[in-house]
Order: sequence, then C-alpha cells, then structure tokens
Amino acid sequence: MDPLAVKNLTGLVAATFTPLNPQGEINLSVIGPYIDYLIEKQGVNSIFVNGTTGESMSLSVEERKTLANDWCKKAKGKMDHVIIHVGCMSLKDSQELAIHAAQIGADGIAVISPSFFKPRSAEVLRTFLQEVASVAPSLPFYYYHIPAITGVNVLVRDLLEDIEKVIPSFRGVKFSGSDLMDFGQCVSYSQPKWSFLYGMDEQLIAALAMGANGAVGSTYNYIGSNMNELISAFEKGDIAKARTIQFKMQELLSFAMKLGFDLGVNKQLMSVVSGLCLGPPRLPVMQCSDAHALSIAEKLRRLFPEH
Ligand SMILES: CC(=O)N[C@H](C=O)[C@@H](O)[C@H](O)[C@H](O)CO
Ligand SMILES: CC(=O)C(=O)O
Repeated sequence: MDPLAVKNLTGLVAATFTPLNPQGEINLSVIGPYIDYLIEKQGVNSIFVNGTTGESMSLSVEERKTLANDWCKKAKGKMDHVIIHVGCMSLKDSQELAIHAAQIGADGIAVISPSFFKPRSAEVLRTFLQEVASVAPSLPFYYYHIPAITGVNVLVRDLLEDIEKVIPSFRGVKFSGSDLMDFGQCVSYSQPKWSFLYGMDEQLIAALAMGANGAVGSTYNYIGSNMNELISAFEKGDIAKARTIQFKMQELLSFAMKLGFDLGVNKQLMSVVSGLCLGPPRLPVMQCSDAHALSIAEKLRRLFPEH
C-alpha cells in the first residue's frame, strides 16, 4: 500500500525515551515491553522515536538506525503510527536516516531544524527539509518545530507557504512552541491530509481549542491515559473536565520543575512509574537520583490516583 495514502496522524503520540543499559549502551530488550505498556496501560497507539526525549542528538547514526529498526519491527501490527525523527546537524546524516526509515517500513519521518548553523529564513529551512524529504518520497513527512531548543524561530506559517509544491510528501507539523497565534495560523492554512500535533503537554487544551489534530510529547509515556481523557472530554464539549485534568497535569509539572525537571529526571520518572528499566541518560544529560524521581512519582499518584 502507498504509505502516503494512510490515515492522518491524530490522537496522542508518545515521544519515546531511549533505553540504555547501566553501561550506557542501547538496550533493545526493553522496547517490546515498552510498546505493550504504552498500548495496554496508557492507551497510546503511536510513537515518535529518536526525538528530543529519545536523546537523538546524543546518539550515533548507527545507534539511531538500530533503534528505529527495532521500534518499527516490534510495533508492527500493534501500533497505528511509528514516526522516526531523522533530523541531524548534517544534511547527509539526515538523508541516510530518511532512506533507512523508508527501508524499515516506518509510517513517517520528522525533521528538526539544524541548530549549530541555523537556517537564516523560512525559505532556507524549507529547502533543507526538501532535501531530506526528497530521498524518501514515499514517507509522510513532518516538520518538528521546537524553537526553545533549536533557537530557530521561523514562523511555521511562513515555512508552510506552498510547501506541498516542494515536499509532496508533506503531512504536517509537530509544534513544540508556545506561539499559539502561529499555531492557529498553521491550522487555518491546513490541508485535508495534514496533521498539526502539539508538543507542549502542559498547554495541550489551548492547542486543542486552536484546532490541534493530536499531540506528541514525553508525558504521554506515563500520563497518556489521563491525557486521553482530557482529549475525550474536550471532544465531547466538557471543557470543565478537560481543564481539570490539564490543571492537575500542570500541578505535576510545576512540582517537578521546582525540583529541576530535565530529561534525566523525566527518564527516571518513566522508569519508576512504568517499572521498565530505561537506564541512565547519556551525557551531557545527567542521571537523576531515585529519591528525586520517587517524590515526583508520588505526586503523580496523588494527583492521578488510578496509577
Ligand atoms: C523539550 C521537550 O522535551 N519537549 C517535549 C516535546 O516536545 C514535551 O513533551 C515536554 O517534555 C513536556 O511538555 C513537558 O515540558
Ligand atoms: C516531545 C517530542 O516530540 C520529542 O521528544 O521529540
């Protein structure tokens, strides 16, 4: 089947953590149970692999290929969408990963802006994305916007101008920015096959009001079931309930942020909540203490007692 004909990407997408063993090497044995956990315990049926949460920029190209292959293989027949993030500082590396993603049967690829040398305009960024997309023309293509990390602040709406003419496989954006006006302008320009997925989990409800088709984020790994309830409540028009869930989630994050919430903490929190052994992060991200993650997990259980 033509992958470009598949159904739109909607709903919750978990940005997966990369399992490492205590020595810091990738640990594929966790991936199967991880997929089952997301489906059975969180009701999350799509994943975004090797993104920010997956520490992609700290992995080698070979490691990224090995991980992408294993996630795709083990998710086959179980998950709706496996999106592989293939963005790198080097266009060549990104292209190599895009070709690889097509070979292993990924459902789509996403690309972040390069950020060491930054594209100086939306047009230059669009050309970079085009060069990556063109080597895997049969794969749905998503731009991954995360300006707080890349420092690349082009308006996504500007990037979208006539993008389907240069990237026929273009299917949407993972928007991890706080500019909801830009987000709204993107949604209002959207075309039927496109998906706009929001990426700041703490303000998902605002993006839903603006027309988001779904969301990609790290917290959906461990509070996916609650955030699924938020989306259902929103869709039924029960805004008060949706807001209550969002506020609880914000209370959790604000508690975690006061303790210094970073990827190391986030990864350890997922290990504690899920019981999966995700191992340490890789430097420069630092491992967090068990006590630290346990106190956030305790807060999570108090806010969402079903855990
Ligand atoms: C910087 C970062 O990792 N952003 C994630 C995705 O874009 C989010 O899912 C956040 O982890 C989440 O919104 C918590 O701040
Ligand atoms: C949140 C997300 O999409 C990422 O970690 O890449």
